Amino acid sequence: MQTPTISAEGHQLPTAIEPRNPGMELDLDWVRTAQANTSAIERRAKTLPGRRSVKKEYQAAWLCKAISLIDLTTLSGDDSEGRVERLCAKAKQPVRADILEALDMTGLTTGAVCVYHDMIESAVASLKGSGIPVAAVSTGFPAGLSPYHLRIAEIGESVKAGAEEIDIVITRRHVLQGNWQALYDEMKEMRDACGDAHVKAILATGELGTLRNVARASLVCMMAGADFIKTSTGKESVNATLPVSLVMIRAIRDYYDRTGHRVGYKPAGGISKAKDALVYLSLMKDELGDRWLQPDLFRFGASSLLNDIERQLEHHVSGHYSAGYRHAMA
Ligand SMILES: O=C[C@H](O)COP(=O)(O)O
Repeated sequence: MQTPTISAEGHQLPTAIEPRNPGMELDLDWVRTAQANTSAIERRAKTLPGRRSVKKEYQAAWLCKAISLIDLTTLSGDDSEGRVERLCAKAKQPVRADILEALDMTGLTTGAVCVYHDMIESAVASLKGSGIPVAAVSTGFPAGLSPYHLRIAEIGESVKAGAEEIDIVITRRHVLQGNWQALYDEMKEMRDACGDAHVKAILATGELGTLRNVARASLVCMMAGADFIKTSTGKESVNATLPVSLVMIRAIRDYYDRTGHRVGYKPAGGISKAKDALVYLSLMKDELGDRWLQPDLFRFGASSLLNDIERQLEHHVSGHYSAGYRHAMA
């Protein structure tokens, strides 16, 4: 891969802010005819990790790019204000200052911080003035099985508390029963409840049974106005995978081709290695192009990925810092 476009200001300087996805009427014919050729997708997914290597002199730049795209997450039952404050400090300065200086990356931040509703106020206070948005998981995360009116009310409460992005969970049952109208109506109401906040639809793909269901659920959520589609809560037994990602990314491409609206993608759950992050970035570049490598259209949902990236950058700066890097960033 060549050098990514990234500024010293991380996510804050770049570029376009994608308009909200207005959605469209539910097109049942399109949904019902959506396909996912499982064996072809699995074959292609297997080749991805080995297919594209990032040249050594560009690796640090790509890893910094990955940092700027992380929704730095804590979603634990024992979350506390103190833990969230530490997480936010990490989001504001994701890597040791001397490493950022050596890489000319002072000012780099993560894309967002992602927390439970109860932790929004702490996160908003800790991030004040940083420009880093708070994303909240709402709607009875992770199962999404609390009373419907409470799930809708939770979105309103999260927005009121200061969340600029809301990660909702869909009702898996609607997908498993092929009740696309119910899924569409739910997604649309949740999107409306978000007001100006951007909405990410968590499909919980590990619980949807088939890749075809993943393709169909992706389309329905986009038709109902999801600004992002996200793989997983991180709590399913299978979370983000490359086959699922291929299906969702291609659904995003189809939706863009048909409507002209760009929807973002967020793989989440179990992405903890820097080299895996690079595979996801090259997949996005291959399938959707550079525009989808900006924080308004791509995020990693991850709690521990940053630790591994930081380790790789330390290694890079201490032993493998290459003049080619500065050249690449010029
Ligand atoms: O949305 C984010 C996920 O819950 C994070 O999952 P992880 O802890 O496996 O990185």
